[in-house]
Amino acid sequence: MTETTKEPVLIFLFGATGDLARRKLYSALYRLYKKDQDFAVIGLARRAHTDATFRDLINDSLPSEAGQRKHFLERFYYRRLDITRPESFVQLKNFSDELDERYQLHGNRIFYLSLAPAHFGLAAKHLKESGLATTPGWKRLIIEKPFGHDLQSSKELNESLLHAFNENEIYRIDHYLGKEMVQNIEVLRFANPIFEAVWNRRYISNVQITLSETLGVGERANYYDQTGALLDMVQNHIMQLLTLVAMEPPTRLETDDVRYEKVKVLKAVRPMNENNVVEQIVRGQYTRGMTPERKKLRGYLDEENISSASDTETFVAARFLIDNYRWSGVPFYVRTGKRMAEKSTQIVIQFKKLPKNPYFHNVNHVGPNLLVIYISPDEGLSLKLNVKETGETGNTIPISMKFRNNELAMENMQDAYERLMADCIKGDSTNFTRWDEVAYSWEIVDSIVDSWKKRRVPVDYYEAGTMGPTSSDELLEKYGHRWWPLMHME
Ligand SMILES: NC(=O)C1=CN([C@@H]2O[C@H](COP(=O)(O)OP(=O)(O)OC[C@H]3O[C@@H](n4cnc5c(N)ncnc54)[C@H](OP(=O)(O)O)[C@@H]3O)[C@@H](O)[C@H]2O)C=CC1
Ligand SMILES: O=C1O[C@H](COP(=O)(O)O)[C@@H](O)[C@H](O)[C@H]1O
Repeated sequence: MTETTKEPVLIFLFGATGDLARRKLYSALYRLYKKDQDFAVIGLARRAHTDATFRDLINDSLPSEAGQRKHFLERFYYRRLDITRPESFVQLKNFSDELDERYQLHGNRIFYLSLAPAHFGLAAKHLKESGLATTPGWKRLIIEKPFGHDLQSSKELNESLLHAFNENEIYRIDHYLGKEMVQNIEVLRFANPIFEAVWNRRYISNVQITLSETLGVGERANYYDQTGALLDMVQNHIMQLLTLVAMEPPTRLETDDVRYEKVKVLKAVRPMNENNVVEQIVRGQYTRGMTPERKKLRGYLDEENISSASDTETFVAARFLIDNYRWSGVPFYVRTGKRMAEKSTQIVIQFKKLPKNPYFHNVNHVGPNLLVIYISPDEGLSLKLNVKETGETGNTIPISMKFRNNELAMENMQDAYERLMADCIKGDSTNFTRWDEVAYSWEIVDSIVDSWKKRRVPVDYYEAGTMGPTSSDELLEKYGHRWWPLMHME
């Protein structure tokens, strides 16, 4: 971690007309502006816009309650640029120097690549060759996911970025790392001795990580059909959550100390092979189904721009083992999918049962202690315990101790992209992924893809609006476990 001053910055937003920019980035910038962050933005993409029409587009992307927009919007400029044409970059040089001067931005520059991954390497090359990345202030590159499509392509991409930027100038974004409750995992674990003492294989039976979505592929069908749930969600977000739950306490909270501990976990995740992949991982694809409100949902193969023979998985459930001293033998069950019953991200830590409970005659019904970390949409924690039922029944009843994050300090609440952009401006890359984290995650995912190919593992179908194929439940049942139903803070 570094200093917390709000240095002024010129942001080059590549992909300024795209879905991510419109849905997430402009509102994040608006919140930064409201917190006195000083910046100017050059929006870049191929389609025609004037500064005025670009500002209209941003205006339409802001939440309706956003006030004081005029001054905010005046900081946005638009220039047409085609990544494939080096001259578009050269033409930007004078204009960006002029904005630097006009707003006294000290030559600090962020290049945010909100572009299709195929453009990342070329954009970095042209940034260097045009001189845009040669600046009297600092320069930082924010790069969206996916970072390659396997280990080899990610290495090639990384090498191409390193021609223009140093590793400490590259901010590989994983927006899950910007979520409030994800950032709370380390604090929960390392600031509370009652958890750290039992956070190991002696006391924990299994860990369950769920990232379920109700949305289908929407307008991203082309991207999604070539990618699938394993690469879209497991390689990055799920692997990051798993490392945060499993990592050793870092000796300090410096960026590299934290990242070093995360890498150690990834190195210890047992790779899959063609002999175990079928037992350990489920691939699923949604068929037509219903929402809880009985609205009809299309099957994946009927979605627009999806080939009718597509074998892409829209669901993955997996059992990962971490071969280290702390976690040996503790399964980390993960699942993610599109068109599931509910949008929810949560982590359940299930503790082991007591060997014997002499006090209560309903001992068989005493449930395990569960620590639930609610990441979204609820934000908070709950700890499920057993207590005595009032009166003389001799029974236990389950209770839940809760902490709800949303109720606290609402005015300080930040969204993931806002928090990560603020971190980048501060020069704090702790919550971005270092190259070796990405590489080890790809090693794990490559082992799965290769094994799937060798075994020709088909998809198991599940009805849209459910929690995945039955094989996902069977995966846990084989090992004496079951998925906990999605929990809520109510
Ligand atoms: N959307 C999402 O929810 C998420 C997206 N991401 C990642 O963010 C990145 C952007 O995604 P998203 O916004 O959805 O993509 P879109 O396809 O919606 O937007 C792509 C943007 O790139 C521009 N563009 C395309 N080709 C060129 C080119 N040759 N030269 C210059 N600009 C070009 C497009 O504008 P124009 O056509 O005018 O050139 C558009 O502004 C991707 O890496 C994606 O994986 C990550 C997490 C979630
Ligand atoms: O990175 C991605 O994440 C979103 C889900 O993010 P969330 O913050 O809404 O949970 C997912 O829809 C998308 O496919 C994927 O690319």
